[in-house]
Amino acid sequence: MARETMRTHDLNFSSRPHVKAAAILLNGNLDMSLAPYGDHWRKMRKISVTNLFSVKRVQSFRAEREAEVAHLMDKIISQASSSPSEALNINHLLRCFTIDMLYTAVMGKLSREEEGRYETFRELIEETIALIGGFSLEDYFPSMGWLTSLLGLDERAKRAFRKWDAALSKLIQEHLTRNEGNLKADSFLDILLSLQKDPNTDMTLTDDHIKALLMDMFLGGTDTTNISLEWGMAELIRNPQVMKKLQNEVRGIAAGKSMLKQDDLSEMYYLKAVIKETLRLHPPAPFLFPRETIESCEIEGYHIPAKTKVLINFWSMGRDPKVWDNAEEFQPERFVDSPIDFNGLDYEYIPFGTGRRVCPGILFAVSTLHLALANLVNRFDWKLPDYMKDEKVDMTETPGATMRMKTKLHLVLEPRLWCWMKYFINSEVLCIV
Ligand code: HEM
Repeated sequence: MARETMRTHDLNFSSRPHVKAAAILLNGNLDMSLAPYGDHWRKMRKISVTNLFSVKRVQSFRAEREAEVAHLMDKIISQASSSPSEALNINHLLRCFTIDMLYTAVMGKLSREEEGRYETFRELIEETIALIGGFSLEDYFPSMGWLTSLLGLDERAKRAFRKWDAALSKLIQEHLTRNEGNLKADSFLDILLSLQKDPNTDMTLTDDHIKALLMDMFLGGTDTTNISLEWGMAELIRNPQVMKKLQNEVRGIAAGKSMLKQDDLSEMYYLKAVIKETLRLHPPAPFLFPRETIESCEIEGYHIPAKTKVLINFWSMGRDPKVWDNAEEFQPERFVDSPIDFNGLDYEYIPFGTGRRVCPGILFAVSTLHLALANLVNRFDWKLPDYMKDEKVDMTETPGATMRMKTKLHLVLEPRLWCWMKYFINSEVLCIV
């Protein structure tokens, strides 16, 4: 059914339904991700795919990506050494990491003083996902608008919009001042601001369009990535034999290096299988993003009217025993030597969606997931805190537009000797033992 819907009828299923909160938050859907199918969406998508998410652009961001992962490693060591008896809040560390990463992609090199921004964006992202992903009767029965007003949802969305607008206007202003008008085509903002000035583009790109696109990046690119990493770490703790096998692969290739770089990852086949398996069992967007039909059509004998809202339940597709052996088990081996990929062409495995609306950030996301996980398991041995010695990791999921762990993951680390030596003595030579 998913194949029929997304391949044969892809165009017809390429619109997004009207969600009132999204229209308020995204300034009348000036963005790409929740915009209805049409000219505006096509132009925004072209700008993003050509300029922000091309292979060349994602590769050119590798130094910043490596620096953010190195910063995550330093933070882990510093927290663990200042309070060795306390478990690390992995959820918090990973959230800061993905927001910093996105912030760096948007702004260019991030000064450490700018890290305080984390809180502003974290709160805004959480509130926005709750508002857009929550159920509102008015979206299904427009005559119930009075109830939305009575519950104060419109006011909440307007408040969040004003906060986003202020935070993003500040970013644009600071960026212009920082570069003193001398725009280098480097970060997302550099690119968007230079396109804004380009007389040859076929699209007017106002500051409001730029802000809406930046919101897409923060909303689409942070929660999804840190949720996947947290579930991945939880599965590795629950499955020590998988952790061991992964560490053997990663440490074998690292050969004593404390920091793995992008180039070190090409031969890490098991690492890639672990990430695929994590996204199969724990897709951060379990229903992908909602779609809406443009015209009426027939699928497998069912009549689907125009403007039907469509949710694709990839969470249950990923666990379908008719498709996957031992569907509930975490077995990355199923993806080793398997041609199945997440590029949207294998319809049984679509954690990033498929067709015209497939996630444009796949390469950006996957490069981050691979690099972060490889370094987390190369550098440290992880275990549950002593107070949880006899318990299992709580794998309960929270329902919603994104599927998080209900109980935030806390872990203790057993650093390998050379990590500590590097930290205290700061000598690269000592790492190569
Ligand atoms: C593990 C990480 C990620 C997952 C699992 C994920 C998943 C998805 C899914 C399921 C969709 C909807 C596809 C559809 O309707 O068929 C989507 C769309 C989108 N994603 Fe991602 N995503 C991830 C990371 C990112 C990143 C890093 C960015 C950007 C920085 C991003 C930006 C977007 C945008 C802008 C859209 C809307 C595309 C459109 O409507 O044309 N995503 N993503």
